[in-house]
Amino acid sequence: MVTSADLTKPHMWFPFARAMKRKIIYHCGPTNSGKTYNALQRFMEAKKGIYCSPLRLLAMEVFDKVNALGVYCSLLTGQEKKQVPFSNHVACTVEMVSTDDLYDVAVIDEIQMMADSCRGYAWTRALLGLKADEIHMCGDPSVLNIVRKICSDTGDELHECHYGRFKPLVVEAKTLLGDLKNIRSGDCVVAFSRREIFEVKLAIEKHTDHRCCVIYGALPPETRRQQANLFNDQDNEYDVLVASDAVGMGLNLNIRRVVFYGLTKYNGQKNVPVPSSQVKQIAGRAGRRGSIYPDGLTTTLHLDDLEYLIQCLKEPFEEVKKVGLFPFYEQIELFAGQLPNLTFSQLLEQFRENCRLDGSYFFCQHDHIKKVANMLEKVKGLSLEDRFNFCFAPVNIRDPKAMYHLLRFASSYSQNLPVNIAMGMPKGSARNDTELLDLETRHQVVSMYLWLSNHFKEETFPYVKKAEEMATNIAALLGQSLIKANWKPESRQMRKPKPEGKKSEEGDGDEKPSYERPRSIAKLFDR
Ligand SMILES: Nc1ncnc2c1ncn2[C@@H]1O[C@H](COP(=O)(O)OP(=O)(O)OP(=O)(O)O)[C@@H](O)[C@H]1O
Ligand SMILES: [Mg+2]
Repeated sequence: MVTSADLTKPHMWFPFARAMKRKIIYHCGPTNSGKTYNALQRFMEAKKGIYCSPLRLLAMEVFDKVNALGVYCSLLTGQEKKQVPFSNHVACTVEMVSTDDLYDVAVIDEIQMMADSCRGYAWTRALLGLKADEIHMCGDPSVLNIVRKICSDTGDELHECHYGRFKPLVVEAKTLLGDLKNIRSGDCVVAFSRREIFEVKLAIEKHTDHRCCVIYGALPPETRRQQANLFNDQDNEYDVLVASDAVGMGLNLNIRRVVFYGLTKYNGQKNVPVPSSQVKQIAGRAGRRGSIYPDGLTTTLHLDDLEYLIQCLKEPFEEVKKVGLFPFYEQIELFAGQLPNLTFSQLLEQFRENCRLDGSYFFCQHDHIKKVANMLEKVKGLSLEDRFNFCFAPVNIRDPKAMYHLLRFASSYSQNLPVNIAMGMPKGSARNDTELLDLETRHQVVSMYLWLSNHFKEETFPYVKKAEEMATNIAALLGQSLIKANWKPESRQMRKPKPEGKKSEEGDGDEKPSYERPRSIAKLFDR
């Protein structure tokens, strides 16, 4: 009889933080209301501070901004480690938060991500475990009640600062009437698949004088920033942005109007309406205090989507009842002791089925981890801990090439051989979508190599310098390719024949397979 795995009372997993009287300040409000700005003021004033970001890109933005303001700040993400001498501040991604170091001030941005089905555990761990006298959390009101409950469990003192948008977000009722020719300078068209992003870019550049920048999940942070800067810069003809929901967080963009190309997306089984919280987050990127468009507008391409947009923006934030948890390695190890003959993937499944949780928590999804764990079963000689850690490597599990390289890295590592990159530098920028997809994969592979070198014995990954160089060069090639991109998009699986009738599993790189809208792009111009 397997004793259950106990994940109850997670606040007791951090006795040191429990011994502190922490002051928690919740900067609560909609997008573009000054939450992060105010929290960063306290971060910069502190003797020792940590800023926890939802995205590498945002960590890089804060790293640049804070250093430019004369506060020495280091950068720590899964892939990047930039140690600034004499720095007492660090900007990091939330998964990299240290719950050992002591801080005066900590900032946890986008705290509502505690409810995220896959990554929520990282925010929960940061809130429960950070050893900081003062913790500033920024986010929307959806997790306010559960944060109140958690703070009463931890005994911390909670202060709430409520914010309103600097300028109200206005819905434009006339929409684009289904015609992309009505696009205007400063517009950001939001589509939920990589294929549509390139189709929209192609169509706009073919039928109007506007040039488009693009931002989507599979692009490296440096390339997203390059595209964002190109769009923000008023002295060039790139005055329209076409983006996925990757634009929803972090980037400071001069967007006048957010135009939703559609408001449904494929959730792995079927087309579903985009959740209202996500619609709000994305629409809220329009208009930004301090930008050239302080007034935010939003609308839809098609009239029949407008009603849903208005409904989403009106809807109050849905109260989150549970936040994510995921076991530490030690908890898995303890559980493994009772089930010595299971594979790691079976162990995870057993753990999830047998674990006990308090009512305020849920067990985060781990399809990604399971898929990698299954693939690594064929690699003998990996310890349980190494297997556990390899499963968190940032790999697009639907990209066979990327998965092959991860398998190769793990095999070399398991034989104590120096892990090499074994992938050449591409010759130049992409001339078609196949080559663009290849650049995306190559960047992901070197990015994974860097991540592994930061999480495993560094001497086993001796080509970090080369990987850093390749990552920079490939990101630059991607930027050049996007400026030229005037080709029809492929889907990732086009590189291997798709079984007849199967939906292409194409995503925007963050793996949301594409969906077929009732109208094809061509029809938009059948005038
Ligand atoms: N007091 C202020 N003085 C000057 N600029 C400010 C001030 N507060 C906010 N801003 C600017 O307004 C913009 C929006 O602020 P901020 O990024 O803090 O909003 P937010 O609520 O965190 O938005 P989001 O939810 O989108 O992250 C930023 O460009 C920020 O620099
Ligand atoms: Mg913010």
